[in-house]
Amino acid sequence: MRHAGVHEIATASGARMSCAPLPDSPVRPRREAPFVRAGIFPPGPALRRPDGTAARVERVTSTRMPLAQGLFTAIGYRDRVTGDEIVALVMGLDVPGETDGPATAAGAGRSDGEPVPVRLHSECLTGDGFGSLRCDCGPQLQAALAVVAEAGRGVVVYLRGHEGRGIGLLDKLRAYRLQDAGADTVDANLALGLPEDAREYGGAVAVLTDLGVSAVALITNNPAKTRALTGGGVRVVRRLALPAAVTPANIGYLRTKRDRMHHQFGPSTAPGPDEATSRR
Ligand SMILES: Nc1nc2c(ncn2[C@@H]2O[C@H](COP(=O)(O)OP(=O)(O)OP(=O)(O)O)[C@@H](O)[C@H]2O)c(=O)[nH]1
Ligand SMILES: [Zn+2]
Repeated sequence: MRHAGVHEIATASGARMSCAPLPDSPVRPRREAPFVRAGIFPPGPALRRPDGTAARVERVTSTRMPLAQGLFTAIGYRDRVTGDEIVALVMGLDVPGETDGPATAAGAGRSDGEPVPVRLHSECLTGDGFGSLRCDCGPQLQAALAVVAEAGRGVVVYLRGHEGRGIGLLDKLRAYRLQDAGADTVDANLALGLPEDAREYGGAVAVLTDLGVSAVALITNNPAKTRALTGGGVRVVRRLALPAAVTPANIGYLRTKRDRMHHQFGPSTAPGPDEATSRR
């Protein structure tokens, strides 16, 4: 029997379940990122000025960032379109305009023709900050920093506007509540009237362009990120797989990422033909 305010969700297994939303969480209409809604900036490649520099992000400041993995430079950006903050954690690159920081210290001037190890890391306060075991974001962030430190050069681009796959922190908590009642991570977003993945990578492409990075070894299991960079004009020479940090709390989440979001948990690869295009 259906009750007012109770809606049904089809789970990945095909079973149907009912979830009663909290009073403050009515099912809202599907939402798009504000800049897409306003028609200001379509998802996709970064805008470039006529002189070829990235126009979408503004480099605001930079500072030393000593981390457990090594000494990085944190370069802070503002995405002029979304207003989002983005931080590039850089090691060992010859970054235009950064002459005296550790960004250039380890491998400055090195031009061995090798692609730069790069991770685009979507903000996850619960995983990265609280150490939540519901997802694998925290271990992935630490592992990516270790890959860069081991290589002596690379970039982790930390994307603050991406929390909850772009739906924001509070809606992610709402989605978790639905998952507590049995929904998987995709159906929970959809049940809230939100996209399963609202992320857009134009700001990240603009940051890489600003850093002078045009060919990367991309640290990810998510083929959508490869497609986004390729579509934005950044060459993904290979993908570096991240080991899955499996816990009893996140095994269902990881299965859903593999089965419904097509994440690749296998070994590192060259991008496949379907990733060489910008379709999403
Ligand atoms: N809406 C929602 N977002 C989640 C959930 N679990 C993690 N996230 C967010 O998902 C984002 C990370 O996405 P993932 O799918 O784990 O990984 P990815 O970044 O796409 O791919 P990798 O590069 O392989 O790590 C972060 O912004 C998290 O906050 C969830 O259950 N619901
Ligand atoms: Zn997470």
